[in-house]
Amino acid sequence: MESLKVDGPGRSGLAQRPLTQRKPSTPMMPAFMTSAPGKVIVYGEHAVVYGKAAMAAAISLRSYLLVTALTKSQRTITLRFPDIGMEHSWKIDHLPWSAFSHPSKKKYYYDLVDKLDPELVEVMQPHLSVVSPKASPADKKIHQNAASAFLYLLLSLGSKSFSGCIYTIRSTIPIGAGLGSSASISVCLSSAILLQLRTLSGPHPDQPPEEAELQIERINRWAFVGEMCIHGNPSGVDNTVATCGKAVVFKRGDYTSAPTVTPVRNFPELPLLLVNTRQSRSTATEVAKVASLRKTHSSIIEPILEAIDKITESAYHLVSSSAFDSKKSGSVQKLGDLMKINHGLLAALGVSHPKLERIRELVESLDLGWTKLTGAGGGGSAIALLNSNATPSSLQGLQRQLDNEGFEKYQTTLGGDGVGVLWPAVLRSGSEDEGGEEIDQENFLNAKGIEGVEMLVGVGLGASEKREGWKFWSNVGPHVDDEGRQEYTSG
Ligand SMILES: Nc1ncnc2c1ncn2[C@@H]1O[C@H](COP(=O)(O)OP(=O)(O)O)[C@@H](O)[C@H]1O
Ligand SMILES: C[C@@](O)(CCOP(=O)(O)O)CC(=O)O
Repeated sequence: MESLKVDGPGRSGLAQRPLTQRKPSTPMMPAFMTSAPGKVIVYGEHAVVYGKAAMAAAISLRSYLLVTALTKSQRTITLRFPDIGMEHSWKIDHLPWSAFSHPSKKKYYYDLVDKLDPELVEVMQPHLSVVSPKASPADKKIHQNAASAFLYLLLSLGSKSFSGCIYTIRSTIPIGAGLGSSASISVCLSSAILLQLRTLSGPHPDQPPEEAELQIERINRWAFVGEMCIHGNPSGVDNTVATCGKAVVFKRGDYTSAPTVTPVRNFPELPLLLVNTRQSRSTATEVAKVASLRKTHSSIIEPILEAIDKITESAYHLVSSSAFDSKKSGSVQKLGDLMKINHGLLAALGVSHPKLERIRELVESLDLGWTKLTGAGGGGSAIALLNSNATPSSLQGLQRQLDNEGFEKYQTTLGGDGVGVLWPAVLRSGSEDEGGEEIDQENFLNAKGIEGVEMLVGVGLGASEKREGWKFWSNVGPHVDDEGRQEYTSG
């Protein structure tokens, strides 16, 4: 087992099977996991729609995917997605491989796919319509969206000889709250399938940064394909943050060309309170509201969008400067001020909501930090950057108020790791050599709530001492260009 420490199947691969498993009827590879974070937009939502910059950061709420190989004779692929109450199996030999592998359609792991092929989407339909046939129409849509992301990736990247597997996802990210849950699962799925096909090497400590960048880009490109299956027309910011981690500045000049994505790898890990209003909202409606206001009051709205652009730019320069120190209240104060101003401008654009204002009022009246809506607004979630008054006891007071008023609070850290791999799905704690703690289907499915999942898988709050084993491409090292900036252009 020693060489399994050499990170990922690209290096250790099938040859690393324990001796006891070398029988034809046993799984072809050890169980392994991938994980990716959710995101918050810290600055610049809505303005980003008009070509301005937005800064989005990874949060410590994450999705986790456990891939369990079946024996050679078990020719099925099973999705177990308990968070959305879905389970489905396909027979591998019945899937429409030939349509996807036709020379006019075939895509390879290194290809850039920037739109879904309508004919291939059509070919998948009979295999999606059998997913959760008895569920309500709303649930069926949720289930089939998630299944379509998986299936499009599998059929595009895999082949008929793909091994039987079970894909189990558990996520600590609330779904549909604007926190990038769909991008996070798309990144987990894309990285897992690319790993299974041995098209990724690493992450490993001696990996050259350029190689790690390339791997990250591949994962991100295919995660974007998964996002397109779930969302139709995503901007790409969510999957980029979920892949790269930390924070990114994202800008899309026009929709016909690739966005510019600048990783902010020195983004500080900041304590953040995330509050879900539980007020449902539609991103499309909020975006349309701003569009209409911009049309009617162009000379007023344009400067607001410009000002938001300046906020993102200032925040980027602030965290990139050598003087920035997240332990110093002055530095955090500046970031907080920018959040507060950004919220005010978003409210001026008409995308706040009484519930978002109530959360801001509560945090400000207790003097615990700076609050801003995140994402589309009109409901969804608010974020509060905490100041030094935010002690456990003062936060308890806030928690009571939020509970009483029906809000859902998550404590998270901004700027965490991007996509990660645990290969095999065994956590080693500290220096002991006795094989560590294996994560299997049963204990993964039975882990209770966010705490249970985080304690079991060893990434996230309260489990930092158990992270041994998880590896992250984004930690391999930043690629810095001639001007000292860390540049990255996504597909
Ligand atoms: N934990 C999960 N398990 C399975 N599917 C998920 C999970 N999280 C998200 N999804 C998929 O992503 C969709 C959520 O996307 P969306 O409504 O845009 O919310 P968000 O803003 O959180 O990304 C769900 O309908 C489902 O198809
Ligand atoms: C309002 C917007 O800037 C962000 C929407 O974020 P979300 O859907 O709430 O995660 C729209 C977009 O960038 O496509």
